[in-house]
Amino acid sequence: MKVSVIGAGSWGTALAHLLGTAGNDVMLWARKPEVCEGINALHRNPRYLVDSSVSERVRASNDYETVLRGSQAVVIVTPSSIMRDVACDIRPFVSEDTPIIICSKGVEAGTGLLPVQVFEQELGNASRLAALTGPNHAEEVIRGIASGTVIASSHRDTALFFQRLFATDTFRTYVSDDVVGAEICAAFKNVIAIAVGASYGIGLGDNTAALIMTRGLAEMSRLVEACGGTAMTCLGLAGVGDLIATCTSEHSRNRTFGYRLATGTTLEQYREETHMVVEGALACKTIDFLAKAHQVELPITEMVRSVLWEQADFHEAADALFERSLKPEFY
Ligand SMILES: NC(=O)C1=CN([C@@H]2O[C@H](COP(=O)(O)OP(=O)(O)OC[C@H]3O[C@@H](n4cnc5c(N)ncnc54)[C@H](O)[C@@H]3O)[C@@H](O)[C@H]2O)C=CC1
Ligand SMILES: O=C(CO)COP(=O)(O)O
Repeated sequence: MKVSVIGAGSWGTALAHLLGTAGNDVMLWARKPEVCEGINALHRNPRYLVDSSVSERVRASNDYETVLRGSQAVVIVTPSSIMRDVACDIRPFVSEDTPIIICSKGVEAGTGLLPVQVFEQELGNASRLAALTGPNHAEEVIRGIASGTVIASSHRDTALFFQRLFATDTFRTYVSDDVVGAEICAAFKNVIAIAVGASYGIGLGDNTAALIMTRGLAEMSRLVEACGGTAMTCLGLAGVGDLIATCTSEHSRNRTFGYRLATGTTLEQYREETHMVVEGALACKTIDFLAKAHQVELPITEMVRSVLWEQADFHEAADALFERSLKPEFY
């Protein structure tokens, strides 16, 4: 099958490799010419996952028409902040019924829309749209380390199509019809990972990390339900699975960024150093927006937002969480 992968950061590169090793002809869209050259000439991405070789079935180009012409499936793996631009850019080259799966994790600024909702607005035909999310660090997937993921679509045939497309003997795919739940979990866990990383950064312990992860999961499920998703999704790979991976893994940029933030590094400095997207930094604002629209209280998310975007003091913000009124665990 000819598959187009849009975005050649870590995750796009790993997914292109996965699809190539499964026997597909993969066209990878990369923004930078040196990335195209590296993939085509040396089967390596010179900017991301530089130590891993990429399947020879992956070819790269910076031209959307070349990448998308004759494509039987489109995989979107760009940062969530440019979701709408990407949808508009690919629109002229994608037919009305080509299946599209979105693997980016975030919520659109200003609208509170989830990635699949943005694509539906720009490209129509929601039945061919899906989201892929789970505990999947690119560094491990490209090395064939056993991993699992969720493919969510409102249309069962679309979910099953992508389930088969991505499944390999080391990458296990599950389907779900809860697109809203899966995409909120995906964006949310990055915010909680920043909080966990920051708590380690100011010298707190594993008890604290477990507290933040568990209460973060409670926040996540409140928002999922308020937005029309299913709370059970939060207990699956998209929710607790990805939360564990992101809050505990050495590969996690959100967790690492949280640690570095608490120890004096700014977001700009971290981005400049790594060239990597830290989705949780934006998501703490966009999720807060969504929560206010649905009148859902998210104290940890609010704390991350105020520290990151309003220069609140992290110690004071953390203390404020302990000063909240005492209440039952589930309410
Ligand atoms: N890295 C991972 O292990 C995973 C990442 N994701 C998600 O996948 C999405 C992409 O993340 P990564 O591949 O990790 O990114 P990355 O941080 O490795 O690289 C960023 C990518 O975005 C591109 N980019 C940045 N600004 C751009 C712009 N204005 N226009 C076009 N391209 C632009 C860069 O050229 C680069 O290809 C994110 O939403 C992330 O949350 C999801 C699962 C795993
Ligand atoms: O979403 C991801 C892994 O599932 C990537 O985000 P982190 O690098 O913060 O873990």
